[in-house]
Amino acid sequence: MPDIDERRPIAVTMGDPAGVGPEVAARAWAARREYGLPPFVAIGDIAAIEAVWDGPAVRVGAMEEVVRAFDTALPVWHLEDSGPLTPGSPTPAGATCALHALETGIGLTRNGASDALVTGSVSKHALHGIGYTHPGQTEFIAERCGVTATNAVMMLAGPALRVVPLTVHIPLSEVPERLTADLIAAKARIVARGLSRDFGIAAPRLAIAGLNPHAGESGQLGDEEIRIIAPAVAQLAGEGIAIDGPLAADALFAPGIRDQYHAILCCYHDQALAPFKALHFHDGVNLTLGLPIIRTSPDHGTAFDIAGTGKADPGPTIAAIAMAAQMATARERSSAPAK
Ligand SMILES: NC(=O)C1=CN([C@@H]2O[C@H](COP(=O)(O)OP(=O)(O)OC[C@H]3O[C@@H](n4cnc5c(N)ncnc54)[C@H](O)[C@@H]3O)[C@@H](O)[C@H]2O)C=CC1
Ligand SMILES: NCC(=O)COP(=O)(O)O
Repeated sequence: MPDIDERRPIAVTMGDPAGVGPEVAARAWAARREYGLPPFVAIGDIAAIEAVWDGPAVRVGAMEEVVRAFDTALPVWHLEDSGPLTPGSPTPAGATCALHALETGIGLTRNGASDALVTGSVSKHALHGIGYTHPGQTEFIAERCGVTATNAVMMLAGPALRVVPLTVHIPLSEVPERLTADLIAAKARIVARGLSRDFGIAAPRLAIAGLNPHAGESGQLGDEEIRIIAPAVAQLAGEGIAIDGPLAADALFAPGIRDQYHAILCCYHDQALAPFKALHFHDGVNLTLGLPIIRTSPDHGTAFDIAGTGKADPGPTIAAIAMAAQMATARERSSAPAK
């Protein structure tokens, strides 16, 4: 097993240059020793860092330079000028730079120059304004990796809870029709495998929340639990995957219940992310299972309202970099031939 010095640096995209991405990347570097972070490189416009941070930053063009520079300065893989920059005010040039950073980070990680990809927060609205058609970064990364959007599974992970939204960036009104037994089974298999491969959990235990209040109250408050979720659970149990449910979502996140599971599958975005952020707003990580590469991200958005004010907490970015490194080690261990 290579030690940390032999590892390849982690590729950290800055996200939208007008958001908090540049400053939380810089402040994660400043905290590198305190948190034992491995070498990483910030990808984007170096001017976006210089606009909000007065620490040392150095341009690099190769991963060997990242390793050499990391101890004394934040290595920056500088891309194009993202135009006149006002923190908090996104522009099309900034969105273009964020997309270029994402492409660059994916490329560096896919070709093995980097051990893992950590993506900074982008404005989906600003990206859509320049013609981006994917719902989020997850689907874009999946496409670049040759994985279908269904097979790229979003997980939010923190010390006390892991959740998986089975449907993600869609209107709530579309959830019942998009939630199928096949979708649940496909994603649950990827989650079980991901927990083993990337988190070193030998026998993962999953739970799935019901869609309706009281998990449908035996069909009186909705029948998706009976028609869709229970058959998927039976199928998965038959395959040897340990999964309980559908369970009433209101109690599932309580201490003593949530702790029984390595991950909780949720029917829609806010069913998963609202309890998660209540617990892990300052150390939550968004990651993608089912990819050939490791990808994590701080679990917050661009926070334009506080960009450039120094208020942004780098905790989620620090956690995302640390988790990416741990996942790289676990994946390597799981793929090493048995001795
Ligand atoms: N991973 C990603 O790329 C994500 C991107 N987004 C995008 O971000 C944009 C803004 O979304 P919002 O819903 O407003 O969520 P947001 O996370 O940007 O902001 C919500 C609230 O949390 C605060 N906040 C966020 N990050 C913080 C940090 N590190 N430290 C302290 N406070 C922080 C903000 O100031 C704001 O009050 C949208 O375009 C959305 O699509 C949202 C979530 C994730
Ligand atoms: N709410 C989570 C989120 O928006 C992250 O999406 P993605 O850009 O990582 O796909």
